[in-house]
Amino acid sequence: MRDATLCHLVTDDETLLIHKKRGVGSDRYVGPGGKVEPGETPSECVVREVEEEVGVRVHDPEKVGEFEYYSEDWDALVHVYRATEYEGTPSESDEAIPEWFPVGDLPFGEMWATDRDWLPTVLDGGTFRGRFVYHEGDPRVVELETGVRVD
Ligand SMILES: COc1nc(N)nc2c1ncn2[C@H]1C[C@H](O)[C@@H](COP(=O)(O)OP(=O)(O)OP(=O)(O)O)O1
Repeated sequence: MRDATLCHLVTDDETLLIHKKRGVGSDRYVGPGGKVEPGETPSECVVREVEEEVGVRVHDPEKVGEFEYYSEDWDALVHVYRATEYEGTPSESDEAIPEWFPVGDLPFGEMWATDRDWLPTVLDGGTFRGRFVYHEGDPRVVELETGVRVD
């Protein structure tokens, strides 16, 4: 199983999502992130991917969750980070269009279905661990624990 990352950048009332232009999850809103490269740690990956996708550098992202994702065509262990400090102004890249959303009004209808299960916990400062099995684009198995230690 390969490793991938997601970053949820949170300000007082808003969080930064991307509208993905290509790759896994294209046409959905999701946190910026991507696949961990050989020789790279997940925390190095998340900083690199956020910079590549939206042009901002996050400071001290904290790992707050992880989930195993299985589907017919892809599986991964996704390491989820929350960051509150960053430098730069989010801008469009060839992979992503960044957009800020109020934390209480996220576009869940245009996101991975299981984001609804864990993202509010992350935005509220909590932690989680999950296992999600998708079939034909829909979640068939959803196992989730919150308030766990993840490092
Ligand atoms: C339920 O499954 C998923 N939920 C969410 N929220 N995000 C997911 C899920 N499965 C995968 N992802 C994320 C994790 C990564 O951020 C991306 C996959 O990586 P991507 O294809 O964007 O990788 P890159 O290295 O950026 O792309 P290239 O290989 O095209 O450079 O999806």
